Amino acid sequence: MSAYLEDTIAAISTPVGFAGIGIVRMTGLKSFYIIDKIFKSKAKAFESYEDKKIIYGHIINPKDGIVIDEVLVSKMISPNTYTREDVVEINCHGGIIPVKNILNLLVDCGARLAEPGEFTKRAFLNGRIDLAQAEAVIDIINSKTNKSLNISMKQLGGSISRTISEIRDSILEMLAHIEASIDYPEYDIEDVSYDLILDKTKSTVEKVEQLIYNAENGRLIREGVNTAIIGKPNVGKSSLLNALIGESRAIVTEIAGTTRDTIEEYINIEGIPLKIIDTAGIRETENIIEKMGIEKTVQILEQSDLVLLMLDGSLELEEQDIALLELVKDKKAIIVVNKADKDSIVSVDNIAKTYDKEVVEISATQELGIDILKKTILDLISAKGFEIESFEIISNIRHINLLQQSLICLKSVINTIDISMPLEIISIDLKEAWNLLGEITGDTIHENLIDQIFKNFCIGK
Ligand SMILES: Nc1nc2c(c(=O)[nH]1)N(C=O)[C@@H](CNc1ccc(C(=O)N[C@@H](CCC(=O)O)C(=O)O)cc1)CN2
Ligand SMILES: Nc1nc2c(ncn2[C@@H]2O[C@H](COP(=O)(O)OP(=O)(O)OP(=O)(O)O)[C@@H](O)[C@H]2O)c(=O)[nH]1
Ligand SMILES: [Mg+2]
Repeated sequence: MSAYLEDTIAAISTPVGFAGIGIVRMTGLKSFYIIDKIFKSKAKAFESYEDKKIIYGHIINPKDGIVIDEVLVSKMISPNTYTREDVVEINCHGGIIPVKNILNLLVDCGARLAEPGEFTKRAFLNGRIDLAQAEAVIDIINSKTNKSLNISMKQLGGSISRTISEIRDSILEMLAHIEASIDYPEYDIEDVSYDLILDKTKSTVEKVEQLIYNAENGRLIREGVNTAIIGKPNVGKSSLLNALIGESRAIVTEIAGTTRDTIEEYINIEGIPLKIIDTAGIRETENIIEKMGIEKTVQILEQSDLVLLMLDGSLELEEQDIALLELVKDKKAIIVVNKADKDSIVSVDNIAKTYDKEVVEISATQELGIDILKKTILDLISAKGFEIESFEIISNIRHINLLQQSLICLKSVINTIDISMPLEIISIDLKEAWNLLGEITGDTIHENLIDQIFKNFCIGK
């Protein structure tokens, strides 16, 4: 055990503020020794209580005998605990003072303040969970919709590790095979080896590619689809934002150039979070403030996953409309023709044909066509009917990067076989892919990186 794990650590695990109860948590070798000094229950010594018992009593400052709080204390005996160490949880009164006083007392009695994520880090270092499971814990805390929570819960159960282990095992088999043919060249198994390894690598590439593909959906579900509403001034962009979120968030006027800065709102379409960004109308302009808004729109366009390009259906298309249609040509975009409550001038069919994009007619102010627009959005981001139960969804950006790097190595294996390089060369790439995938689960990872990962947790987790 590292010296680091020998410390007994403590932290407040609930939000500090106006609340019914607060929990101060402690883990480590000295947990029971420390709690015994400050906790008084009916006659019994702390040591005599059984595992997973909650005990009523008082926290008392041993220096002056002053009662600090009336509490319930949970006792959890190593190794069947969250951290695999002895754990004590003090359920005290909520608010700021009781929890802080108790934490201070624990520190006075020999505990050290826990760093962010240190409890979960211990669960990992002591082998209860792997790294991907530990990272799922933080994703659970950060989840914004039930769908993203479901993904993280599945990962907490070890789904990533099972998927990745399978892939790593098949890579390991290939490595063993190569080793054997290098060690016993007299068996002349090289030709067989090339075919076998080529087949196996190809199927591994497919699996990794599938995971990366699913991950894209995972990211959208977790972080939300960045959706920008763009269009010439006065077409009704802010009105659409309001219609989508169902309230008057953005200022709407008949004056072109009303929206000067961008406005962001989250909406939820069948569990998929959309971050909708209302932008300033785009046109050639002399007005400097407006111009800044427009530059921002172009930037936003670059960062968006989806664009809603809005046209005013009651007016002839202008040069600026055409320019915008050209601008979104290579983007995931829906053309929204607004003001359908008025006589229509713009030909929807023509636009659909010319620009090869979905075109939806709506009236933002009359709230016509909004449901069809939502359905079109879901179809386009191909997230509708996306059954997360039937896929392994890797959503963590660190994991996705590692998958992508390992994919490069695996593809290089195929390339190496194509040009008939010796087997030794192949095994270098295979080994690298195996190592990279191991970093996802924490099997092959450096200590610095582990520290980095747990720093993103909150204190007390
Ligand atoms: N009060 C409290 N609530 C909490 C937590 C906690 O630590 N304390 N958790 C913290 O995130 C979550 C629950 N997660 C937990 C996961 C594993 C174990 C645990 O003790 N596992 C042991 C024993 C299992 C058993 O008895 O069957 C083990 O796996 O060996 C505890 C909590 C959410 N709620
Ligand atoms: N008849 C009709 N008028 C609409 C509709 N949608 C918006 N309008 C009107 O069009 C005008 C401009 O609407 P906004 O939502 O402010 O337009 P915008 O695109 O955000 O404009 P800027 O922020 O100036 O770029 C307002 O007077 C709205 O009431 C619609 O569906 N039908
Ligand atoms: Mg506006």
